Amino acid sequence: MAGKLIIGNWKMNTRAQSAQSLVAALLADPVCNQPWVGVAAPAVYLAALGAQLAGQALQLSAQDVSSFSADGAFTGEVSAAMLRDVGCRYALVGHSERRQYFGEANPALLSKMNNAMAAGLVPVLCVGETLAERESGQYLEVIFSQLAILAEVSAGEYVIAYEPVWAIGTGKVASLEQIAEIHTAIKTWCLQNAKPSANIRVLYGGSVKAENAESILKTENVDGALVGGASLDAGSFRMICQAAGKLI
Ligand SMILES: O=C[C@H](O)COP(=O)(O)O
Repeated sequence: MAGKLIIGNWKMNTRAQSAQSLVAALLADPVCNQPWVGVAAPAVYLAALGAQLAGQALQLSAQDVSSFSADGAFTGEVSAAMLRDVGCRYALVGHSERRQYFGEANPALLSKMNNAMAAGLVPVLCVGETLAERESGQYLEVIFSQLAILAEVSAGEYVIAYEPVWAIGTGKVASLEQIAEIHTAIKTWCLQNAKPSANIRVLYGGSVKAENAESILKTENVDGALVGGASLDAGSFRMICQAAGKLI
């Protein structure tokens, strides 16, 4: 797919009614109701939103997927097959908040990637360094170690999201030079080491807003954006999609 991919990650926000209202606003807007736009909603609302999105261009994403694939005694887990069943196209994997608060690491993340692809989902593997890792100069090693599972995944389509942890929800955006450096390094690493993806796309995430979206999306090797806070407001998200739409 040429052009950009924009996914709004709602994180642990919304209620049933506000989630459906937000999706209704996006569906009513041809700028947002596009096959290259998605929303990653809380798991509990995915089934209702999947029904609301049936037959529409706008895509649905999960924020996580189980590392277990078979049905069975895995209390609290949501499998890739279940996510596909309710209409998800994407699933975030290894978001920094999952790594930080739930201790997610490469072995489980590899299973999540494989389970997602086996079920027909496109996983979005999130990578990125902390401020301490950036300041120590070790950021590329950190990112490459997070990408390492891509050498082992089953072949299939996946997306990568580069999200410097220090830029998430902080209002601090990586400079365009920093973004270009990392995105180029990720693509080069993938070409040399990763299992081929149908179409390797690298999204940027971290305080993407209406005001900075166009310049970020125009940056070398940036194939889209993973948008947190700004995706909770239909007007702000619209402007980000509009910036992306101009670049298709
Ligand atoms: O998944 C999205 C990222 O964590 C970015 O969040 P943010 O746009 O609120 O900084």
